[in-house]
Amino acid sequence: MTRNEFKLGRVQSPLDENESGTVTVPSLSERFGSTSISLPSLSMINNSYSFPFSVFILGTSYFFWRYIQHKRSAPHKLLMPTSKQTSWIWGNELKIFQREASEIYVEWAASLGLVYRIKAALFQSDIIIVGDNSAAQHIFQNSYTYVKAPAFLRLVERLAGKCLAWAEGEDHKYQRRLLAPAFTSGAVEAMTDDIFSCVEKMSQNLRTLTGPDANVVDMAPVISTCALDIIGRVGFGHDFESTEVKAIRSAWHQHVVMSRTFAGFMAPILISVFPWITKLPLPVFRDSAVRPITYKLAGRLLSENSGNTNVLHGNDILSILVNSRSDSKGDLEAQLTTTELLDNIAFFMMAGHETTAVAVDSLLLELAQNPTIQRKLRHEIRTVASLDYHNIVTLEYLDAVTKEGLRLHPVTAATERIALQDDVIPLKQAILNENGKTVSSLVIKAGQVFRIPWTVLNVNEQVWGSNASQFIPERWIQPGGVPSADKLPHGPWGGVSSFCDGPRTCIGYRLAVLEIKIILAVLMLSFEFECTEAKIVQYLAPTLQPFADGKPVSMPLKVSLVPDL
Ligand code: HEM
Repeated sequence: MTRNEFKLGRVQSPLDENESGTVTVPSLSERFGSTSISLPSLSMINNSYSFPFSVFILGTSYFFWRYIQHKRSAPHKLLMPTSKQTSWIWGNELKIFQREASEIYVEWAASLGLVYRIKAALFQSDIIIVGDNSAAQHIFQNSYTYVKAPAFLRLVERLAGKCLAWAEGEDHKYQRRLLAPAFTSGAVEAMTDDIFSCVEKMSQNLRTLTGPDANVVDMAPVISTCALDIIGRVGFGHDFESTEVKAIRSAWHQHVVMSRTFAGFMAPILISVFPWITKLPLPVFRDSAVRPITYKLAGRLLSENSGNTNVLHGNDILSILVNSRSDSKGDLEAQLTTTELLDNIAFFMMAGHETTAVAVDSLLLELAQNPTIQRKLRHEIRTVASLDYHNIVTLEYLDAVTKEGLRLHPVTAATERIALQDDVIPLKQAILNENGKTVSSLVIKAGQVFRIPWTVLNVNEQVWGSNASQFIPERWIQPGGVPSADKLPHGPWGGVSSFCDGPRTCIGYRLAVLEIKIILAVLMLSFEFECTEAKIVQYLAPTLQPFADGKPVSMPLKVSLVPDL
């Protein structure tokens, strides 16, 4: 199947756009061959019944039908959380939402095994939670058979539109091939000077906020602004103005706050069950507050640069996207549409900075909580005469700290996939099911939804040892500190699962790792970080965001200048 066939609508991503521009969601049976109900359109409902009555009838029939489905399907009789942890209507989803970061997945894995099932909200079929290395690898390596689940795709679409992270099949392959040159080792190495200059700017600003005596500084906006500067510079050749930074940060703040409300919890679930609900005039069902801001900025970047062949000669994201039009030699079907261009620019603007910023936040907190590790890291960085690309990538302890941070703090909690066909999934470790039988592989049906929580893969005690949940960078250096690569989660970097795996591996992982290392190195040279009294926890919103004493996107730390050598 060609990308053109995708674009012509013969096979599309699970959310299709029809000719009039409205979004229709094919039922699972249409897309995936499993049984599903088809919902009448809103206009049909209005013709036949009054609106509230038809919603009631539809809702009741739907719930009844799902209830019967649920009773029939119990994949493999896998173990599931106790009824105390399971709500009749919200399944186990509410518990997951209410708890910190991904800790509940880890707790359940400890009592139920590395593969278990949870009850989905609103009587949808059970979801299989996968924390087994071989099973996760199988799902990710076969990413065109295990596609992103519709509910998960809608989350991406509401935040960032129909970008690379949203595309499936040939469309995904095409966009991925197009953008890959912007993220090769060579391309990322060439970004080093720009990254250093943005980080130095942040360091200078931080000096004005502190002195030899510690001052409390909220590091979340400091790091986020720096990461935004970096993606602006290396991705789009653009220096974000302070008003643009303010607008993006404020929209993101709104998005995080909304994500933590009960309405924010319910909205994606309701949208996935009743796609037409987005037509209701309620703010909670609209696109994320981030989208209009980033889309407008993307439009400005695109119009300023389209046709500007003097500027757009590089391998940066914007050049590649804009040039893809002229490189297609006029073949309209082979080109990205304007919407795809804008969606990708907008998505890279957010994915290229928020993720890295959250990873650095978590690492700074770990270093503040572990002063000995912080001193050891500073000592290593001070041993090199100057910081450059070569030193940054060869510093052993810096590498170990970065790996350990990304192992324990994977930025997002989990990803979801749905099987397009029946399959047998291998397991690294056999598990016990409800009947006490040993299961050594999963025989699954098309339409089965899987959720893969990164943390379960990253803190499995059978792999990482009894201190798996502790921050111990030394494990990456000491002989035998981590098991051999074949026992670790499979992925592009260092045996941690946090960048996914297979054809949908994070395309920006090299940039992210380099950025994190440069930010840490520059900060460690000049500043010391200590904890404050504030209780800082991470909540899913929808990436794992720091909340300090309940305040969203906030990470106050005591910061002081360390004397020069
Ligand atoms: C520490 C920082 C980062 C982490 C932990 C991270 C993690 C991830 C993960 C887990 C995925 C897979 C999502 C899924 O399939 O559900 C992903 C995908 C992606 N990431 Fe990252 N990411 C980071 C930084 C970045 C950066 C800096 C960029 C770009 C400049 C980026 C761009 C992308 C894109 C475009 C995708 C979609 C790839 C595809 O579907 O082919 N990420 N990332």
